Amino acid sequence: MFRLSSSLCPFCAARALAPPTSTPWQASRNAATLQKRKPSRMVLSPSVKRGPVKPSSSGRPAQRSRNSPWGGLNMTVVPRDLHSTKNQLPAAEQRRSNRFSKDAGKPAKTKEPMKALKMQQRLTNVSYERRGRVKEAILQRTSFDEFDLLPVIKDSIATQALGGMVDVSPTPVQRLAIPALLDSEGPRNPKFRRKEQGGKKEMREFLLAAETGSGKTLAYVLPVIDAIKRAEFAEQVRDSQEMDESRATRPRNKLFDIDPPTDGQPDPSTGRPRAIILVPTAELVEQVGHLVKSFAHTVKYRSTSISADYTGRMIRSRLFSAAGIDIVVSTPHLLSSITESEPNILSRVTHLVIDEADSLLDRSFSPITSSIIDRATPSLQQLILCSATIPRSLDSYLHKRFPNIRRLVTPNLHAIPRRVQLSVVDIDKIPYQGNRDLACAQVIWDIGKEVAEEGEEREKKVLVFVNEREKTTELAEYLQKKGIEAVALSRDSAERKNNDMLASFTSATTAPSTTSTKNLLSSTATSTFHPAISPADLADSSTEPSIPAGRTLPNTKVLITTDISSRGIDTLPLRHVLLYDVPHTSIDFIHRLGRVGRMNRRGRGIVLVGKKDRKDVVREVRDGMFKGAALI
Ligand SMILES: Nc1ncnc2c1ncn2[C@@H]1O[C@H](COP(=O)(O)OP(=O)(O)OP(=O)(O)O)[C@@H](O)[C@H]1O
Repeated sequence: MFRLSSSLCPFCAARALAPPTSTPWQASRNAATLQKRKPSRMVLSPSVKRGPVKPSSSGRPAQRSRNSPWGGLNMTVVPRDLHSTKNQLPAAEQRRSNRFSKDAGKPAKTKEPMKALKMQQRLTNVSYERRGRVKEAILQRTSFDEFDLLPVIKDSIATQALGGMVDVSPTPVQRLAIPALLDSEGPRNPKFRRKEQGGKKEMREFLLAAETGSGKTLAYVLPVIDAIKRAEFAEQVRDSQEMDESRATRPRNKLFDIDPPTDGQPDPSTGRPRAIILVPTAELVEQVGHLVKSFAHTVKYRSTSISADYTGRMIRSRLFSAAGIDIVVSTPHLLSSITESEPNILSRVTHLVIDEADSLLDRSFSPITSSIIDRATPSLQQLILCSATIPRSLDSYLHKRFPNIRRLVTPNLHAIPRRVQLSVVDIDKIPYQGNRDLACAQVIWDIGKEVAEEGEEREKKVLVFVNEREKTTELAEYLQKKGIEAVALSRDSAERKNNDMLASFTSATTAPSTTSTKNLLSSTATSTFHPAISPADLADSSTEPSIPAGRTLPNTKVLITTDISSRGIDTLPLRHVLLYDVPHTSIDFIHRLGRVGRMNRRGRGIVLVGKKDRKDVVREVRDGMFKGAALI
């Protein structure tokens, strides 16, 4: 630092030059000399980093607040929290700065976002730049009328699929996927233009990835139905042309011969569908099968669903009906076992959909699903994978097997909607003292006692997720003893009973709100949920449990289940999900909490946390949800 020597300071110099006793003429001569020199009047403080001189109560000079407008001025040491700036300093400067630092010698502490989740590293990262681009693109498409769907299909969307909803508009995943699957983007985007090889259209692969409850099913069902109908029309035209040609070429003397009768002959499509939709569970077969069938009434095609819920005879009669079949919904295990004895079942398939691809292509399902893909490939035109998450395992599978797959990913993938609120209950606190069952019962009683909000269903429903399937029945029995109407649903439960139980939790009878899809487009579309019991109340377990002895909780139904119900089941009217166990991964968090907050509805998740649970993971999930950020 440059300091002026006292001899150069004009004031000191004046004092030094002036004799102790000066005569008036001497004084005027000195003044003239000073005027002649006239150096700068500016003086630099010798201690630039010193704060205001006023001492603090401790007696030490008070430091200038870093938050004041001048907080960053005249600093001689780089602040410790400016890591990025510090890292850019030359090494010598960094050493000097470290020497002055209070934590000298200790490793620098950084608050890394989602550190615990990062350690799990289950989900594939999708850049925010890419998400932004997609968001821009889909904003332009606001109506189903803009899609190149057959008019009869467009007319059936509201009546057949959306319970007569008025003012329907496509959701983000539908805006993104429908034009791509319809091939109507081909001419505009040469990269994805479809090629033909030897008269057969080249197979194209798609990955549809969008958040839970965002309408993925309709996003693939509509283009598949459209393709089936167009193929049927094309076949009819071809048949009539062939007939005309054969009549034209028929010898003159056989002009009036009648064609052989075809009555009683099975339809050529018998047991050979054009499209197959695979889902992981029998419950999902019912749900997706129901949607596909509802379109069949107006669009006119033949569809069926088969699962382990049906007897062998029923499955055979559904698949091999003489009227023929166009679309089949099934589980991979069942379809795979049928192909062993009936290999022709895959011989005409042009469209294969793998719904819940994160499950169907995971380690346990993958061999069976992949073998079905292999067998169907010769006739396939489109392979559509659909998923609410892209786990790393799926990502690397796709890179290896389908490097050219077109990924249609929505901007909010991997984010749990902000309209879902997550509360945490510490089961180790009084009065539960580690009793998870008791905490669970108390939370359900609290939910049951809440006054129903306006527009909310009178009967409260709570979906409870446990990690182990043995726990479902055990917990159901415990809750029943506490006066709660609880049933267990797992692979061990009788199949027909499962569907009946689930029916009251699903959307079969409920139409979504008309404003829903518009709000889905805005990432900040959050409505604040004011629960009757706040998260703080739930977390505050200093009060006694208020479960009245011998009383039953009215108007509340509880379903205790495992991941069997976390994939794809459309629990649209549901408001409450209770996570009895902390899920193992962020993928499970997304699927389980994804049963609420569907189609822009509000919802609440409550997670029970004990001392052996990963509280850091729960905290990060909660933070991520609060910020509306994608989980890692
Ligand atoms: N365009 C739309 N407008 C309003 N509601 C819609 C629309 N499309 C679908 N829905 C409704 O949204 C709900 C959720 O749809 P769907 O089950 O397809 O979601 P999803 O994305 O497959 O969820 P998950 O990831 O859990 O499988 C359904 O009740 C469906 O009827």
